[in-house]
Amino acid sequence: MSATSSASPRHSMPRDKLKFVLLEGIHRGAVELLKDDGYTQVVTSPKALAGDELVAAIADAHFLGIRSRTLLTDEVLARAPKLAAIGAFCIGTNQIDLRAAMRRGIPVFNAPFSNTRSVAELVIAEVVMLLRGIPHKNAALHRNEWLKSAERSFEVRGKTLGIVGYGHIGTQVGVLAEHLGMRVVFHDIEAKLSLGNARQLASLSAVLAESDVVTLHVPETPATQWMVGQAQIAAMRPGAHLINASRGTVVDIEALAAALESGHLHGAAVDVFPQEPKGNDTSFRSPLTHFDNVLLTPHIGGSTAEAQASIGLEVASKLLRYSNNGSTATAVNFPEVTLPEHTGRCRLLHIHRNVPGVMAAVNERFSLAGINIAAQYLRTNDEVGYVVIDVEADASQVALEQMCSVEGTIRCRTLY
Ligand SMILES: NC(=O)c1ccc[n+]([C@@H]2O[C@H](COP(=O)([O-])OP(=O)(O)OC[C@H]3O[C@@H](n4cnc5c(N)ncnc54)[C@H](O)[C@@H]3O)[C@@H](O)[C@H]2O)c1
Ligand SMILES: O=C(O)CC[C@@H](O)C(=O)O
Repeated sequence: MSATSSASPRHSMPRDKLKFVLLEGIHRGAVELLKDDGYTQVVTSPKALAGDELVAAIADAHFLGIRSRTLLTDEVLARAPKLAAIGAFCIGTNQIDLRAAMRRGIPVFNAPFSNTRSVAELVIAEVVMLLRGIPHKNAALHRNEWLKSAERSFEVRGKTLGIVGYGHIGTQVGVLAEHLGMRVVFHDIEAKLSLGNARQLASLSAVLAESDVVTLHVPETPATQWMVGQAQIAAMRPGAHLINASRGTVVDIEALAAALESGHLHGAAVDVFPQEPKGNDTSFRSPLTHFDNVLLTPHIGGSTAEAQASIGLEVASKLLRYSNNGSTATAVNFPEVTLPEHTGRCRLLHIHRNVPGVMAAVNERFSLAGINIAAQYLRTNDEVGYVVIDVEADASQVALEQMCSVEGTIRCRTLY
C-alpha cells in the first residue's frame, strides 16, 4: 500500500516500509497482529505525547494509534504528511479533530464497545460502595480510625439509579443495576428502547430529582461540556451520589467539590478529569483529593485485561483492513466503503473533495489512457468522496498517475 498526500502524491510501498506509531501503552496483541501481517515497523510508547515530541514521533508515520490522552488537532495533523489512518484504541474520539482528519483524507477508527462491560462493572461496584459509605470508612481505617456504624449506609435494592446517556455503557449499567434490584430511570437526547423496566424521563432535571445515584455516560460534545454544574447538582436529591466515568469536561469539578463540602451530596466516584496526567510518572492534582467520601480512579473504566486485549485486536484489525483492502467500514469520520478482495488486480484508492466533476475527470482519464475499470466503489459525504477502483495489474502505474493528477484530489494511493 502507499500513503500519499498532495505534497508527495505517488508512492507504492511494501508493508515493511510502512510505519505504525502506537502511543499510550496500546496492548501488545495489536503489535503482534501488525507484525504477523508483515508490518515490521511498529514503534510503541507507553505514554501520551504532546507538542514537539508528538510532532517528531508522527512526522514519518503512516498509521497512528492513540488512546484518550493524545490530542490530535489540525495543526498536529498538518505535521504528519504521510499519515493514512488513525486508530483510537478506545471508545471516545473527542481527542481527535475528526473533521480536520477527514479533510486531510485520514479515516479514524475506534473500538465502539470493546470496553463497555468493563466500565459498566466498575460503575456498578461504585454504586454499591458509595451507598454503603465504604470510601469514607476505608479512608478512616487507613488513618487507624474505627467507624463501625450503619449511619449513611444503605442497600442498593429499591434505590433509584439515574443514567444520563443511555447508549452502550448506559444500557449495560441499567441492566446490571436492575439485577441488583434497583429502579432505573434515564435521560438521553434520543428516544431510546428501554431495557428491562428502565424508564426514559422527559428531561435531565427529572432524572436528577428522582435519583439516589446519578451516573453519567455521555460523549464529550459541545452540548455535554459542563452539563453538570452548580444548578444541576443543586437539583439532585440531598444525600445523593454522583458518578462520572464519561469525560472530565462533563462535570464542573469545583461545583461538585462545593456540594460535597456543604454535605448536599454524600459521595461521588470520579474516573475522568478535565486535566489528566500524560503518564504514570506525572502527578495528579484535583480539588477532590481531600474528600474521604469520593472514590477517585485514574481513568481506568476501560482498563481491564479483557478490554485492552480486545480493543488492541479490534482497532489493529481495522487499520490492517484499510491498509490491505481499502475498507473504511466503521470509520467514525469518513465515507464508509466495504470492499471485496481484489486478488489478481491492482486496487487504487482516491480521496477527493466532493465537488462536481471529480469522478467524471477520473473516468475520462482512465478512458483516454485505455485503462479498463474492473470494479469501482464510491461513497461520499458532504465534503469528501472516497472512490476505490480495481484495474488490471499491468495498468496500475499509469492509472495511479492519471488519478493523482485530477483536480480536487486530497490523497491517492495504490494497495501494494
Ligand atoms: N472511563 C472510561 O474509561 C471510559 C470508557 C469508555 C467510554 N467512556 C466514555 O463514555 C462515553 C459513552 O460511551 P458509550 O459507549 O456508552 O457511548 P454511546 O455513544 O453508545 O452512548 C452515548 C449516549 O449519550 C447520548 N447523548 C449524547 N449527547 C447527550 C446529551 N447532551 N444529553 C443526553 N444524552 C446524550 C447519546 O444519544 C447516546 O445514547 C464515551 O463517549 C466516552 O467518552 C469512558
Ligand atoms: O483507554 C483510554 O485511554 C480511554 C478509555 C475510555 O475513556 C474510552 O473512551 O474508551
